[in-house]
Amino acid sequence: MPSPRQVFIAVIGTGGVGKAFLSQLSQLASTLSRSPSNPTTISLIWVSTSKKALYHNDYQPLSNWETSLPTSSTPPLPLPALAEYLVKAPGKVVLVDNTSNQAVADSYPLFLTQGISIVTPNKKAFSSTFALWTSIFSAASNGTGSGGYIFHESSVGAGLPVISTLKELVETGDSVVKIEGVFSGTMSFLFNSFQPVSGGGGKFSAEVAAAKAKGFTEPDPRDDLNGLDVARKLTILARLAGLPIESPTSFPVQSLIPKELESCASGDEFLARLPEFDAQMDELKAAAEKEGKVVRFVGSVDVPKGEVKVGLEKFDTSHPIAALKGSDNIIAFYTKRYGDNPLIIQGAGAGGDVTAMGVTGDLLKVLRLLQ
Ligand SMILES: NC(=O)C1=CN([C@@H]2O[C@H](COP(=O)(O)OP(=O)(O)OC[C@H]3O[C@@H](n4cnc5c(N)ncnc54)[C@H](OP(=O)(O)O)[C@@H]3O)[C@@H](O)[C@H]2O)C=CC1
Ligand SMILES: N[C@@H](CC=O)C(=O)O
Ligand code: NA
Repeated sequence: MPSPRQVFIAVIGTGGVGKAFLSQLSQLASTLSRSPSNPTTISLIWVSTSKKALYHNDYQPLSNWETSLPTSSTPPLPLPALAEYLVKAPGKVVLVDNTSNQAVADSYPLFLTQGISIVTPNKKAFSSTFALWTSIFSAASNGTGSGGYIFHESSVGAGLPVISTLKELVETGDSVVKIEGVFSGTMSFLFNSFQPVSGGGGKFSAEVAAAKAKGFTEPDPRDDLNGLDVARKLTILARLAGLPIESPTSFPVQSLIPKELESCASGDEFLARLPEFDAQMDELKAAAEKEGKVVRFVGSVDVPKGEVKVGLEKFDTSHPIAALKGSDNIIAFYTKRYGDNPLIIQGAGAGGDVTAMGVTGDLLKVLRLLQ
């Protein structure tokens, strides 16, 4: 058996996705160490949250991060110092960003140019300014640069193969005409439970609380309800399809945040006051019901027209979008090759385990490229 190569892993963020990723990583490490053709030793050398970090100056692998991190008194290094620490590791390094933090996303070019690869479900890197997008992909080896590799499958549709499919459509020369569907696990869960096709359904505010408890929402659920999370995903898909979308606020996005709650100081205050607006949402539901329809939160990208939009629409109860279950996303790619029958991807679009699967899958892609 050949002697094992060593790859170092640094993980930022140990929330719902981070925890699930770290659990998948330990399984993967055990499988890869036994690979007969290419044995690999995966060494976890950094784990951090916004307040605490675990690492050793001599790059010794961390053990029992789950018990050690809560009691650690070590604060995280500032991002440039983290890059400096990682770049001196005695082997290839992959940074796994499981946060939704903008500052971490803004630092990707710094890590990539120094040869550190990145895998992440963080949408902010790919859906903020077009300048950041360009700077990330001009630094990465799987862009036009010569730095580390970067993959972000779980930034759209969690673990569903949405980004890899769109990239392959484009790279194999198909023309993408339109992308449409349900892009939010939270919004899918909310409307499927609030207005199921079979009738009935819960109070809107109670379903929002349930979506948060299930780990579907962003850290602050207002980022889902204001439509920005879906707008970020459509920005990413539109850019991959060739549209230079400037930002997720450069096209129409419908917010479900009541005007009176726009000034809430925190997500918790917002959740506490949301029940005051259940009657408004019930009216919306009743109006759709009168037409024999249901309300769903959808989005679309029209590539030839360069148009992106996000918001509520009414659907016949027989429509596939109306019949979604749980946190399912449905994403339809209309392309020249597929004609009138779009390529459709459907399945759970949120949740720790399925999102982490996309991140772990991306890590495997990087490990293959780092041979
Ligand atoms: N949950 C889901 O279903 C999906 C999530 N995603 C994306 O995955 C990412 C993680 O989501 P999720 O796990 O649900 O979020 P959580 O809120 O559960 O976890 C976020 C983690 O990031 C840490 N963090 C936040 N800011 C920083 C920082 N500046 N430096 C270091 N650590 C930081 C938090 O630490 P602390 O506790 O100290 O703040 C926490 O450990 C997000 O980008 C989200 O959009 C994508 C698809 C689906
Ligand atoms: N909050 C997001 C998480 C995945 O991107 C969603 O609900 O879809
Ligand atoms: Na995905």
